[in-house]
Amino acid sequence: MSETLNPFKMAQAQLDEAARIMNLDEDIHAILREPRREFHVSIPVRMDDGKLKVFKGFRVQYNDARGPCKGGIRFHPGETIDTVRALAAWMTWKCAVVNIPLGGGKGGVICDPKEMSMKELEQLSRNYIQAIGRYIGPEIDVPAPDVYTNPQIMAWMADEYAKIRGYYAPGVITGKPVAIGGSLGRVDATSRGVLYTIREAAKKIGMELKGATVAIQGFGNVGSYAAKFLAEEGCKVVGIADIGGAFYNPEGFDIPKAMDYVLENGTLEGFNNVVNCEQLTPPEAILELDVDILVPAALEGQITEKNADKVKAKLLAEAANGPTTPEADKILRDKGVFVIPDFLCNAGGVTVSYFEQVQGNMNFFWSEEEVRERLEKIMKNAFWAVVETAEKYNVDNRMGAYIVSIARVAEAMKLRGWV
Ligand SMILES: NC(=O)C1=CN([C@@H]2O[C@H](COP(=O)(O)OP(=O)(O)OC[C@H]3O[C@@H](n4cnc5c(N)ncnc54)[C@H](O)[C@@H]3O)[C@@H](O)[C@H]2O)C=CC1
Ligand SMILES: O=C(O)CCC(=O)C(=O)O
Repeated sequence: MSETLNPFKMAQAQLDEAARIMNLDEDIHAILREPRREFHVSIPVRMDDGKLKVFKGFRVQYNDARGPCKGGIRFHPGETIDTVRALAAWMTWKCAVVNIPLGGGKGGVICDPKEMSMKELEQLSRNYIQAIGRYIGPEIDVPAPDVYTNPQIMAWMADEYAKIRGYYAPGVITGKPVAIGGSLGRVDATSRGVLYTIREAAKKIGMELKGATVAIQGFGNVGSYAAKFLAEEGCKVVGIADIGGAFYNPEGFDIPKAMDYVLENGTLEGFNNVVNCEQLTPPEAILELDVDILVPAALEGQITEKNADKVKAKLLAEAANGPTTPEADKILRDKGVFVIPDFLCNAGGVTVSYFEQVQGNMNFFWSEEEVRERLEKIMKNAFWAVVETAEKYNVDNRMGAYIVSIARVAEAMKLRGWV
């Protein structure tokens, strides 16, 4: 991975730029450049063939000035400590931009879930919690799902934590299945948040969503529901892509059909054999389609100085964390692309995770409609706070979002006497 594609260096460069613009106190800046705490663990798992395999895992607690650390756990073969550090930093800004009383954390395990059986995955999930269990908890650090983890994995983790503590503590983890204390509306919350911010952005730039064309990279939890909601909004989703390939259909895809296909087959690979569409090569061409809205919803570092100039979309809704490098940001700004920055665009997930904690604490659960209404209000407020700040400082939306978030985190640090 090149220096510029080191996600943590990217996160630090973004912070440095915002600190410069807002003339941030240098002690606060120095603290915010590094994670507060991080754990590196070895996770032994007895594989189905009888051999023992030792996986490497991480949990980073970046900043807890505003409340317990919060953030997902990623299972991915390419996971690195610097990716987890970056994701934990972005969680800090994400919780602050939507103004929920939480800090930032993130976890990761280097593994390839697609090559593992359910039994192996369960052991890996349980043993990861064995390794970090004493450092997390409802008042300390609360994990959730991220790439290649899901509600079932959260259920195993919550159960393992219960074994360690001797009682079931649903507040230790969010994104759980509804039957064991999850919130209605968490599964599609990130994508609903993406939709809500796209709606506001469309108003801001005068784009009609009905008939607007969309390309989406990543067709997992976030990408697939984002595609569904945008199609329901009247958009034409003409490009979809995942690890199995990228596909283009100028007439617009039938999204529920694509979702069913992925449910059955694991990825979109071979989708062009069942519906009439073109397979794009290389798959990264999805990012360069001539569309109105581009939604990266896979991994970080996708839009770089190499391809940013080829992005044709007018609106970039960053559903993924860290999809755009700082070099690409400059190019997009010069081209006049309206960017909804990642930690604003995808904050719907953690917002409903927060609702899950609140409901769990009361042991009283809301209707899905109530969850959605509250989420929509929070996302709209956050969007306009960012846009107004960007205009006030004459900077792009990413810097606007950083300024809003850093100011809130800095205020908490000062009040707590950290500086
Ligand atoms: N799940 C959540 O609630 C949240 C997720 N995010 C972010 O959204 C992004 C997607 O996460 P999820 O949908 O949860 O993960 P997921 O595991 O459900 O889906 C990931 C998707 O990305 C695709 N993908 C992986 N590598 C790819 C590549 N090289 N090219 C094209 N597609 C590729 C996979 O095939 C899959 O469709 C990540 O950046 C994650 O950190 C952000 C906020 C909340
Ligand atoms: O729901 C959560 O707590 C965090 C989800 C997450 O990892 C993210 O927003 O990137």
